[in-house]
Amino acid sequence: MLVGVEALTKTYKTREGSNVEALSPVTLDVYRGELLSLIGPSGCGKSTLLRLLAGLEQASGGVIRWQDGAPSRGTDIGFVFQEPVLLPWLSIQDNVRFPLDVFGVARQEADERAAAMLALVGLKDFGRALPKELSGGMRQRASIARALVYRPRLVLMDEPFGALDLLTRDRMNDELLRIKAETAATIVFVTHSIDEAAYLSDRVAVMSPRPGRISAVHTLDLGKDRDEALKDTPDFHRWLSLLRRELK
Ligand SMILES: Nc1ncnc2c1ncn2[C@@H]1O[C@H](COP(=O)(O)OP(=O)(O)OP(=O)(O)O)[C@@H](O)[C@H]1O
Repeated sequence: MLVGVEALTKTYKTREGSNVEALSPVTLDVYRGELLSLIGPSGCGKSTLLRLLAGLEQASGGVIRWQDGAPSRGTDIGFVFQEPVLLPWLSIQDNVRFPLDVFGVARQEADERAAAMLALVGLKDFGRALPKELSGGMRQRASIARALVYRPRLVLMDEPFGALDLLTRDRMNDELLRIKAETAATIVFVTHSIDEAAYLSDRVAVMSPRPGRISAVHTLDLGKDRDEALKDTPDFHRWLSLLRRELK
């Protein structure tokens, strides 16, 4: 296990002063090297759970236990959002290097690590480009490279491919599987797409409507080596139907 969430709750105070219960007790373990997807209806607290794991938000109750001690928010957790967050005036290479600069990694090592990450995400030849010169999918690859450059203990992805067209999204899913295999990263992945969850995940946690709870956690027996052909198999379709039923 990498991190365990125990009876975590979150109640937001709105600006009018009323309470919104976003998470009712959530208990969930994240295992090393897995890709765990969170699926559930809109507003059930998926992003909230990610933000609590990232330390960007304080829980109202419950605990988060890290196996190897509390993480540093800056270096131990990588976050990829739906919209790529890149600094428009910096080159792609400098964007990826940015977290290393902030935390004082020596220039040459930072450059080498950024270049290696760009190669990993298939952007080797685009280090000198500006973000606006890249397509949406390429910008999202750059965001993934930046999230991974610190070799974080945990990578949190909040609908990272939700804004991409379907074809690009399929490609990015395959890229993510490859990157995961090469880096052994542990990833918690929020998606609205059941297909995406089934294709990418080692396990899928299904959340109920707000206030969110985990209603089921499934281990997907679809093997490690996944490619497009998997999507035509009866096993894959069995998982799609099961997950779809559970979301109703
Ligand atoms: N900062 C905030 N202040 C008040 N309420 C909030 C805040 N952030 C989230 N909420 C509320 O908490 C609930 C859960 O929100 P959250 O964004 O975690 O859901 P989600 O499952 O990620 O939704 P979606 O799938 O639509 O992105 C929602 O009802 C939302 O309105």
